[in-house]
Amino acid sequence: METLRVVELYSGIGGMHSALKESGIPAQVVAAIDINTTANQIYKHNFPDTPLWNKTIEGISLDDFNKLSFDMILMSPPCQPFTRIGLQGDIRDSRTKSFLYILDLLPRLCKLPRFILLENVKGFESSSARELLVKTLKECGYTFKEVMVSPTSVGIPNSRLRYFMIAKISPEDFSSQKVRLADSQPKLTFRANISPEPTVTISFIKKHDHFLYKLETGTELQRKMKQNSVQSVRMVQDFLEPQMEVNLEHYLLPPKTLLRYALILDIVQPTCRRSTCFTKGYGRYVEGTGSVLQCCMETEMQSVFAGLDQCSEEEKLQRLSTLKLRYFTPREVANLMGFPQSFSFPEQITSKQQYKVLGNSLNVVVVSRLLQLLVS
Ligand SMILES: C[S@@+](CC[C@H](N)C(=O)[O-])C[C@H]1O[C@@H](n2cnc3c(N)ncnc32)[C@H](O)[C@@H]1O
Repeated sequence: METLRVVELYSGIGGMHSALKESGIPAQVVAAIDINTTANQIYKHNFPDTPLWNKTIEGISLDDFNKLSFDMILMSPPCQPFTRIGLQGDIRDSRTKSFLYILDLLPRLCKLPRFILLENVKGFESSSARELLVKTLKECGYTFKEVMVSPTSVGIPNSRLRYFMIAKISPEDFSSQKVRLADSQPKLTFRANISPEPTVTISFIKKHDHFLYKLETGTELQRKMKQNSVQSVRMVQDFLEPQMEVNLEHYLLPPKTLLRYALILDIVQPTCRRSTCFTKGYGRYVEGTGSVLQCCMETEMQSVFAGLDQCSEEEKLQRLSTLKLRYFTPREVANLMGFPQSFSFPEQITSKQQYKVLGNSLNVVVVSRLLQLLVS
């Protein structure tokens, strides 16, 4: 197969580029485009030979795109217009402008790229932006497939359910083909339908004026236990740094966080086969930003949490501290997101920045499998 010329739009830290390398497809990224200076420093550090354009996509002319004469587009447009938590501004949100520009540009290119892969959050599948994407692809003669995939589908103990569109110009219609992975791992099937995740109802209990505690429901607990029993998913411990190398002082949860958020933390042990999605606020905010790791396994969770609300602050802290709860390090988050060991951060990038850019990125293994499927 000839070397594909690839354009990586919204390149961030290069999750797509890493996935392309991982896929083994002969390819060269001829331009990576992003406006985030921190992400761009990290991209440059990891892919020094790739032309990186620090420009807005909508500021690049049709002519400049034509000059790249590319065969593939990889892109993760900004997801805020489509997230459940956001305002769901969709195509009315100014952050969708660059994506609409790409859709407008695509039919006018001298040469249509043979392959397109797009990643976005859950919520995109029901957006007007997706409708416009489908319309444009159909008009240009692409055949395409849409899937919702989480890394657990490829054996990684991390939830990150994302929407993917893979499209190609091809005489055969691959839209009805089953999305199936075949490799050395047990055969795993993607969730090829776009169905909603089970809804979990969580109860809020206001204990003190300024403390908001959230309790886990039976449904939630059952879901976690079920996730932990899926043998095709590896254990969290396979993705951890050697414990001696982790500066505990830096990553242990501070007393204030323990006292305030103990009951809403998603705690995982090294032998778990699950962890929640790491978002850009990980390490700064606690609620819904990603799991924390229990380092001391001698302590029973039950003995810490039973009757905790009856304890004095001092006693609470004393009990909670025995679990030795810590944040996953950025390297461990990168591992759970499938980044190769060769991927690294420049020295000047702080942990906070590392969590932030990783939270915006994607699962490399998932994308590399989808690329293989797309190009095969
Ligand atoms: C969801 S992130 C993509 C992350 C990337 N796939 C990665 O692996 O890190 C979206 C990226 O789009 C960039 N971006 C947003 N609007 C842009 C625009 N108009 N032109 C160029 N880049 C833009 C942001 O700076 C951000 O890095």
